[in-house]
Amino acid sequence: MMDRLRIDRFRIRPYDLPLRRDWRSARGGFERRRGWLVCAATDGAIGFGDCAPIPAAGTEAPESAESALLNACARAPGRSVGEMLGMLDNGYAPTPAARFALECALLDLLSQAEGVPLRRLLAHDASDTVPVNGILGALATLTAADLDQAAEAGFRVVKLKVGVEDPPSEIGRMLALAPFVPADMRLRLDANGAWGYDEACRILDQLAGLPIESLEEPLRIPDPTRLHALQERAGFPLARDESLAGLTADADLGGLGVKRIVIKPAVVGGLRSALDLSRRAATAGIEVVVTGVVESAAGLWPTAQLAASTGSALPHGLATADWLAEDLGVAPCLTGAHLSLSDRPGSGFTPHPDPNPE
Ligand SMILES: O=C(O)CCC(=O)C1=CC=C[C@@H](O)[C@@H]1C(=O)O
Ligand SMILES: [Mg+2]
Repeated sequence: MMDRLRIDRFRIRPYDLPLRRDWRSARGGFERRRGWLVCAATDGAIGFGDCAPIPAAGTEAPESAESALLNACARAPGRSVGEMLGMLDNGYAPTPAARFALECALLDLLSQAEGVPLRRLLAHDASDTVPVNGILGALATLTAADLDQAAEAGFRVVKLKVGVEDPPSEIGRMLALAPFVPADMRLRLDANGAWGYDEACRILDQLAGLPIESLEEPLRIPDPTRLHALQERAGFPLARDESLAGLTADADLGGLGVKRIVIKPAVVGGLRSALDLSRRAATAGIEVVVTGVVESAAGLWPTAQLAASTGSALPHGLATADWLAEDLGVAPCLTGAHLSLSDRPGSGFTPHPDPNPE
């Protein structure tokens, strides 16, 4: 099938979407998300992908992504979906966010042609719903009312950015908020590499006993030996996320030093690489969480399809649509703390009409 699907037109459309409120983290923040909607058309169908580079999260710079996408605009027309996927496998478009976007557009086309939702192309036993965590932003802005609201919405795991203020202030805030965390809720912390090792040890010791679900990227220098020592000290999984950028396909996952990895397909270079990594992690006894990069619905849909295909029942980091004040299309439907994926063939993404058609 994929060798018969010929790409007639291939184009990219830049986008620039405002957020409802600023995104803050120890690696800086942003108020808008910029990227490119990738559209690959065959005779009768269009496949979509989203390229929204975010170097702080481990992708290439936007300039590199754009040049890879422009190259694809020149090379894709006239080639088959199978040929393009083969080119990606052989090192074409080596930068991860561009590669992810191109692959999404191709797999969207392929799954539409096969008449199956994208997740079933990735794994025949993929689930139809994806558990997700709530995202409450930086600890500094969090109130007890935010926790209640998230609990009412159905979230049992909520993510907080830490490492944004100095450790004593954040420890003070955590201890003050702890009594207001609903009994069945746990906190997923993300320090985005803010701390030195000794500092991280002190912080973990002071937070002992709090309802913490996990902690992403505690260390400025993600040295596996130190991460392992910290993991032994923590009463919850530590996770590696942006420090996985550049991980090779044959890397020993047992040597990462942590119990969990966060897989962003725009960082690891596509849905198939991400799925392969998740399977290798499962074999190595490492937990997997799939997250996006706060991109448009065009990227969120295929990333949710990927999460559904991994078999990981942990809440995934995909409840980001609400952070955007505008979007390119309708995002996957969030019901309580689950995304419900439709049975429609393809990724599920349909764009709103182009405000500036050619
Ligand atoms: O994990 C989530 O719930 C949402 C995604 C998310 O937190 C991130 C996306 C993009 C950049 C980062 O600041 C951040 C992360 O580090 O995990
Ligand atoms: Mg993270």
